[in-house]
Amino acid sequence: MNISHIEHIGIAVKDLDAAIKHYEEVFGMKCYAVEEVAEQKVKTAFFQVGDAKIELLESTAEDGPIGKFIEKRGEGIHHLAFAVKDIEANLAEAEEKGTRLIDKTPRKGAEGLDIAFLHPKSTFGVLTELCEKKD
Ligand SMILES: C[C@@H](C(=O)O)C(=O)SCCNC(=O)CCNC(=O)[C@H](O)C(C)(C)COP(=O)(O)OP(=O)(O)OC[C@H]1O[C@@H](n2cnc3c(N)ncnc32)[C@H](O)[C@@H]1OP(=O)(O)O
Ligand SMILES: [Co+2]
Repeated sequence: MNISHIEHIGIAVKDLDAAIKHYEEVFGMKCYAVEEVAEQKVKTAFFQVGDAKIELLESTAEDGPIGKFIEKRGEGIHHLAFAVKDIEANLAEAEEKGTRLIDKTPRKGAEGLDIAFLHPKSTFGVLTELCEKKD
């Protein structure tokens, strides 16, 4: 695979406004974007931290991935996202090497990135997202 850096860490929260307030007023970070990604049933808020970002995620539906996660496990770190070059080739290589894919082909995520998830049961309990910024 061809991973360049951590693109973001996704954190599931119940109340996006309260979480943004904490990141801004306590952590001193600036929320530079809030975006709804309807396909994932989430509303996101982004903070830049060096090369990486924090992605806060609030569910927009009880049956969405974040809604289900919070119900079962509570708030907390939900996924780790790596930036890659040629996401399709990375997915093919991961699958060929025995990794279970959630998405066989990329979908559109926040900030216009192409994204795809690997199943946490085949990545040591960490839901892993691959992201690529295509021009
Ligand atoms: C906006 C976008 C972006 O960045 O641009 C995003 O990030 S969207 C971020 C939100 N979207 C996504 O997460 C999409 C991909 N996620 C999914 O497809 C799903 O959430 C799955 C990860 C497949 C889990 O869904 P499922 O309905 O199977 O739930 P489940 O509760 O039965 O989970 C099956 C097993 O996986 C575990 N499991 C579930 N979610 C997990 C997570 N986030 N991290 C680690 N383990 C997790 C459960 O504890 C359970 O293990 P046990 O059986 O041992 O109890
Ligand atoms: Co994400």
